[in-house]
Amino acid sequence: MRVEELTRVYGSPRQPVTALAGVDAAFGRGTFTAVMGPSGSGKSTLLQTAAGLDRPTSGRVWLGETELSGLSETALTTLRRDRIGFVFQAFNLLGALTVEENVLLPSRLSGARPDRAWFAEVVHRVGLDDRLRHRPSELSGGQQQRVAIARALATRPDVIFCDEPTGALDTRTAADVLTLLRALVDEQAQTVVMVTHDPVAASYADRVLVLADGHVVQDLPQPGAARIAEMLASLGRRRVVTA
Ligand SMILES: Nc1ncnc2c1ncn2[C@@H]1O[C@H](COP(=O)(O)OP(=O)(O)OP(=O)(O)O)[C@@H](O)[C@H]1O
Repeated sequence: MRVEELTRVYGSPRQPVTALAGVDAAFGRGTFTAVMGPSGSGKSTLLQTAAGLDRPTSGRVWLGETELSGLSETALTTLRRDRIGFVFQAFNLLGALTVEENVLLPSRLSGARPDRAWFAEVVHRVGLDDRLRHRPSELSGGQQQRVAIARALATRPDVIFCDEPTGALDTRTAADVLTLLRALVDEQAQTVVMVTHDPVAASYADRVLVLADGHVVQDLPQPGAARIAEMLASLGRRRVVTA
């Protein structure tokens, strides 16, 4: 997946807010990228536009050979459903459905016959084999997040976008979720792009892309949690100095 000159301007022409200001980035197959940066730097907007949930003001998004801005709404919806997975902090599970029904929902909506072997593998990987008949309200926050991850994986998407997937979780459950994402990248060559504020979470990634004011200001290969924390602190200082 790659984005070219991606720009997203919100608001009115009189009071424009530039959330992304010409971002270029590539996310190769089988890589795990953490997207970091101060609040309001454009992280969620990058995820939303790259994932085809929001249209950029200008610029292009490529998923393999397909350029998203050239697609009709219907084609974009189909591409999102079949090739892209999402995990958000609010798990967005349907309370009336069981865990199994929630995980299988995207496959059912696509009209495809669910791949039962892959479903079994996915729920096993997220450790939910014994929770399939439960409803989301009967699960812990970490378990609900794992259901959301299983749902994102059930259709075997090319890319999984995660926005603060561990923000609501305790340290141990967060570590489980991050270990799972790492394993998906290493073992299944999934591509993961994850927004996080947490240097420890980001240290699971192969690379940290840092945004500030809608621009990519750093692109660091495997920096480690200490270096990430240092870099975020210096970014904070620079913003104070330039403010
Ligand atoms: N729907 C919207 N309408 C107007 N402005 C918006 C909208 N969504 C985002 N923005 C603005 O765009 C900028 C980038 O927002 P974005 O949510 O991408 O930042 P972020 O880095 O994800 O922030 P945070 O870490 O606080 O979640 C901010 O200035 C925000 O106020």
